[in-house]
Amino acid sequence: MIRFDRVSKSYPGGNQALSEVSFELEPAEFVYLTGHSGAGKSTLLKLIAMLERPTRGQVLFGGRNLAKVSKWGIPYHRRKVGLIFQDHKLLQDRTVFDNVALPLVISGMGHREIRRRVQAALDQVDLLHKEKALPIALSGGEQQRVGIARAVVGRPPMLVADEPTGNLDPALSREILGLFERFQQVGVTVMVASHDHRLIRETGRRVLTLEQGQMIAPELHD
Ligand SMILES: Nc1ncnc2c1ncn2[C@@H]1O[C@H](COP(=O)(O)OP(=O)(O)OP(=O)(O)O)[C@@H](O)[C@H]1O
Repeated sequence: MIRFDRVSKSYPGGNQALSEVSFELEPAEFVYLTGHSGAGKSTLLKLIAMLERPTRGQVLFGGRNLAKVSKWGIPYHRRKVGLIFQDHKLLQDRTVFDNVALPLVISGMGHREIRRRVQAALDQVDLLHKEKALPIALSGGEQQRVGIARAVVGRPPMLVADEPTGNLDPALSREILGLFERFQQVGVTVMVASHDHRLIRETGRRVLTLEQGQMIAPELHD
């Protein structure tokens, strides 16, 4: 599904965020990405979503070399990657329904299909009863679930989450991770960046670890 082949990323100003990173993810695999602050986790996720491009090396997505995707192709690529952030990035003056509908509205989908898909996505995160609420009226965990509904509403083959449980207590964090597992079970490839070693260890899933921009071999850490 995803292959990184000796990928490096330097930012203007000389910050080397990733150095020669290689790994592969199978379709419908669930993997955690961990590492210290500044290790390059967000940068790696941004390369998958084409929010940044590599300085060297190749990223393959579903067999396609992303270096060959032109500027105009980027919005089409982004529809294949559902993005979830720690701070939800919800529009505060729009209802839950409108927030989730936004990616479909942008893609030009018809009203009836939008309604059907948004309600299905809200149902998947158990928030159908809150579709008319404004984000401010929701708890932190509920707001994160709206962010997840918005990420999955276009039915992308991959979900990428950057510290999705960063602001949540352990019980709510487990609930959010449980949601990701449900999407994985229906064939979605999932990558979750997290600092939360305890929670990650509990899940027993595959873990990729970055240290100062380099991928550490699994046998070198616990
Ligand atoms: N837009 C940017 N311009 C310049 N340097 C950047 C930019 N984004 C990230 N960096 C640098 O690249 C390195 C990796 O940052 P990145 O955000 O990928 O790490 P991270 O592991 O996600 O950290 P955190 O856990 O704190 O979010 C850091 O040194 C950071 O300062």
